[in-house]
Amino acid sequence: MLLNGSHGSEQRVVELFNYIDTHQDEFVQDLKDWVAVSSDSSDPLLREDLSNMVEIAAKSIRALGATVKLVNMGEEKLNDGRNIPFPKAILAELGNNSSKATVCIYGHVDVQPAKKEDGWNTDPYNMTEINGDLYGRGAADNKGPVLAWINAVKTYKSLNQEIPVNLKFIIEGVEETGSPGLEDLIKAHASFFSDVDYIVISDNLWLSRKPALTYGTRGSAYFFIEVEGGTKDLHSGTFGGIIHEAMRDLIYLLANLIDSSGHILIPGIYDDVAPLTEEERKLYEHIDFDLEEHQNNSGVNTFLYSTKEEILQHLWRYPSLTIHGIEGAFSGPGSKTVIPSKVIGKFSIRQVPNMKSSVVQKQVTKHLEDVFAKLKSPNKLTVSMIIGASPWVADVNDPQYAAARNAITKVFGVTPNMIRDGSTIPLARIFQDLTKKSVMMLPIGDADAGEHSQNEKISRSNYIQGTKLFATFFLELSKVHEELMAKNHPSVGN
Ligand SMILES: Cn1cncc1C[C@H](NC(=O)CCN)C(=O)O
Ligand SMILES: [Zn+2]
Ligand SMILES: [Zn+2]
Repeated sequence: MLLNGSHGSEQRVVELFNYIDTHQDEFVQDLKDWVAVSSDSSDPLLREDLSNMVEIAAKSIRALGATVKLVNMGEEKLNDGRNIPFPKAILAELGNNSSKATVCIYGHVDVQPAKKEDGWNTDPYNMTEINGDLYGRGAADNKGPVLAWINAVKTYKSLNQEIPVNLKFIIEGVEETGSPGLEDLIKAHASFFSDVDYIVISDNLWLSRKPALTYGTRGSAYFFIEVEGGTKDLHSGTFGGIIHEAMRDLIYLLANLIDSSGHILIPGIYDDVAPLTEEERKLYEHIDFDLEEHQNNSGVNTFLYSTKEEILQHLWRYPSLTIHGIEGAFSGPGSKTVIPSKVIGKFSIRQVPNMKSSVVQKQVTKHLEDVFAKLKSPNKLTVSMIIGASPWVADVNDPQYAAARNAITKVFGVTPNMIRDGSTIPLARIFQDLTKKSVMMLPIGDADAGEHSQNEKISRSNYIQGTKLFATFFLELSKVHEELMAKNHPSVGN
């Protein structure tokens, strides 16, 4: 029998916080155990550990007393024609009290690749605490936040305190490859999501030391440029000088995507970008952002822009184009003298409102075909968009933003830094479009978390205070929801 709020809510919060503080080493050990699983989703043929990670997460959520289902996310078609099933996703629910708000927590347990020799100071899969920071791949993105949600629920259960909201979880294992199959999954399980009132995501970073609340992300249109010159690799002595080399064509194409000032060269790419209004421009003044600190965190010594406004606008509300790599080209140590027969250039465009993936795909394809035509090359060009994730922007007047603001103030004693994020969380826009429900991002990642980079970390403070934030958010959301219900259904209220 759960004590249902036998103390005032203040007393409950004190109990929750004390429990979280006294059990923080357990929570840190849990994160170390999760980080130890190299759940890298980038190579479809190396996802053994990833499936294991999904099972471990399912077990942890089941231990909360939740009903847990592992559901299919479809298959990945490989270049060689094989179809590999994506790792399953977790759909879980805990509580279905019709008088309570139902909040669905999204997260992912897959990670980006990481090898010690990439330049890590510690073993990326052996989480190491140094000066209060917990270093390991996935510590911030996204295993720390997912565990912080689980810790928050575990705290209520351990204290026999009633959880103030109904909970649902959707945890996937392929977010770092752009969440393929997620849209179909949400459509296939529409009934699971039909009674969800709020979606909350914690897969982002603060922008400074000030706790943040995120109301927008950029999308991602990810492209492969394939240039095929022949049926096999050739000796550059025996054949070099008499053939049109695929690599040379590809480098020329890549060089025509973006100029040195960061301007994207694809005709029409800026046409649909929402114009900057005076109202939006004013928002940037209040944002807590230390340009120098951000530069130090980045490890580069100059940015393309020199003011806070320009930098934030070009991270959040203007598109960017990044060239990521070339598959099929020689990149190992030593000096192999081969002419690669087929090379695949990979780049992505971070899309912003009101760009559309379908329009960007046409613009990119036409541009590359026009540039390629100038080369008069006999090689074969194939342009494909393998991810088309849309940008997402929320209405900060959504009720759950008020709840999150209250929770941040309660835990950190400050009002939140209202920010957007330059990265992409495909679920946000998919869920917003499919269900028309409120989506919010409540980050606990440190500004210098180094997600996707060497030496990724989450500070013990952000991980533990973040657990308190999530526990408090449940309470604050239940209050906001109750007020909302009373306002919309006065008879129910009294
Ligand atoms: C879109 N896409 C393509 N490959 C990976 C992604 C998602 C990835 N998302 C995040 O990292 C969320 C922030 N932690 C990104 O934005 O690169
Ligand atoms: Zn990530
Ligand atoms: Zn992430």
